[in-house]
Amino acid sequence: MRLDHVAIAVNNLDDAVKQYKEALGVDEVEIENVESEGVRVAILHLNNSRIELMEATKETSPIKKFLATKGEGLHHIALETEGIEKEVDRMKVCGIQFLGEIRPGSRGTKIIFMHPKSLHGVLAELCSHPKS
Ligand SMILES: C[C@@H](C(=O)O)C(=O)SCCNC(=O)CCNC(=O)[C@H](O)C(C)(C)COP(=O)(O)OP(=O)(O)OC[C@H]1O[C@@H](n2cnc3c(N)ncnc32)[C@H](O)[C@@H]1OP(=O)(O)O
Repeated sequence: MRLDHVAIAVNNLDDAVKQYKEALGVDEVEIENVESEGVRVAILHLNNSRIELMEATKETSPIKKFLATKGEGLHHIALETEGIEKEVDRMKVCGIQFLGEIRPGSRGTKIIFMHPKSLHGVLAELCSHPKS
């Protein structure tokens, strides 16, 4: 398992991308709409890692509720594994509570979330990248 990305909830994606690009000196940014999660995501590529900025695209988006209750800031960390199905089964035995099922995320990944109560107050995503 490795740390894949950290995700930050923002009110206005375009403003946040501009500020992050300038501040971090990042050139490469991909924008993607992940309809199923109700988010528009900007992926900033760093050496061996990524930052994802996310804005809500609909009222039912988890990001909408997060921004309304907590405001902008760190939303989740994402851990990458090659075999997501096996890892979910293993972690369930350790008592980790998963939220929903494995589903498509950004950039062709498979994703699933773990409840923050399972990881001492941190929302975490488990993800697998498509094999290239
Ligand atoms: C595109 C994709 C990708 O990377 O490829 C994405 O990122 S999609 C990113 C968007 N999708 C998701 O976030 C999907 C997974 N998220 C969810 O299912 C939900 O947002 C939950 C994490 C269950 C939270 O939902 P909700 O706030 O309605 O539940 P709740 O009111 O029962 O809250 C449960 C407790 O978790 C806390 N809580 C809520 N969101 C949190 C967060 N991001 N980090 C840490 N704690 C958090 C609440 O304050 C509350 O604590 P207290 O009980 O102490 O008050």
